[in-house]
Amino acid sequence: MKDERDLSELIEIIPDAALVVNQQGIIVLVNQLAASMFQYPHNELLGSQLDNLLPEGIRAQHKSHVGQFFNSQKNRPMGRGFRFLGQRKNGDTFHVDIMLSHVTVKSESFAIAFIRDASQNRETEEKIRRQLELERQQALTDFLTGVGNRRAFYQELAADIEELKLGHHTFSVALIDLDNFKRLNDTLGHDTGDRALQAIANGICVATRGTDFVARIGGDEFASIHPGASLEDSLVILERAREQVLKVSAENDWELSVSIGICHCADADLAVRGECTVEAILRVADAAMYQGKRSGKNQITAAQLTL
Ligand SMILES: Nc1nc2c(ncn2[C@@H]2O[C@H](COP(=O)(O)OP(=O)(O)OP(=O)(O)O)[C@@H](O)[C@H]2O)c(=O)[nH]1
Repeated sequence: MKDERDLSELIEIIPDAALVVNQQGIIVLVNQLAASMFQYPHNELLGSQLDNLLPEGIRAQHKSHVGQFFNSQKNRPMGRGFRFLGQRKNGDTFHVDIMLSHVTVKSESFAIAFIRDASQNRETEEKIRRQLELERQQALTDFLTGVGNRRAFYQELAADIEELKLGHHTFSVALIDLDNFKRLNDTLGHDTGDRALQAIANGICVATRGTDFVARIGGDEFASIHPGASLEDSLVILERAREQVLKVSAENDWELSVSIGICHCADADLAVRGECTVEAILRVADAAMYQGKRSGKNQITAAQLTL
């Protein structure tokens, strides 16, 4: 590079918006693409402060970035350099990717910035992020009732076991199995059965606390986790759930009830020793639930996970 004129010719032929600033942050060269991107007349940008192209809130931070850049010998490649907001003449802001390189003209140091409008990238990234989040949610949701599915339940329970290991909180797990659901399906049809499952899922959610987790883990089997709850707390919550099911059933003449088996997990040592597992908890809750079925259904049976 012989002089400033060569540089000015070069930045006009490159396909990116580009500008050259001195160490005081004054724009000493700018190409037409940059002027168009920021919607300034070309001659208005020339000699003006670079700050004008940034929203006020990030100017101070940007000044320090520029200082750091001049103090280092490193260039910043596109996409791994700065990514922030640019500001057009009318005050509109937009996302930009910036690549920075050092240039020396007649022994004076300048920075040459190549700028790309990243709004489109941002929108695409945001769309992909939302889509992934939606798919993640769907993968953890029971499509019929909208509560968590079996996979979500296993994940939640594994996380609660970890919390118990750390001594953060105890919790209860309940298996909530519908009584006589087959009869309802057989007499009123599968669609009514589906509607009943939805109404019962909703009833269980109404009865539980915001911090509890509800899932459908089988055809007519629900499960709930009650973090931080004592066994007495869980009994109160699940009695509310049992009554909600009876209420919804009575309103619709479904003749349904639930048998609930609770496994209370309060022993951090068991968890640390690896004996408080998802499978062990479900075994205990399942045994308690079936004990209730055998004793006439429509009841809650509790057990502790012990050795
Ligand atoms: N409508 C509907 N029915 C389902 C679904 N999944 C499973 N089922 C039905 O749920 C019923 C479960 O039958 P059982 O396990 O014998 O349950 P139950 O009649 O409640 O028996 P007990 O638990 O002993 O009271 C079967 O009739 C299944 O076809 C579903 O998604 N929708």
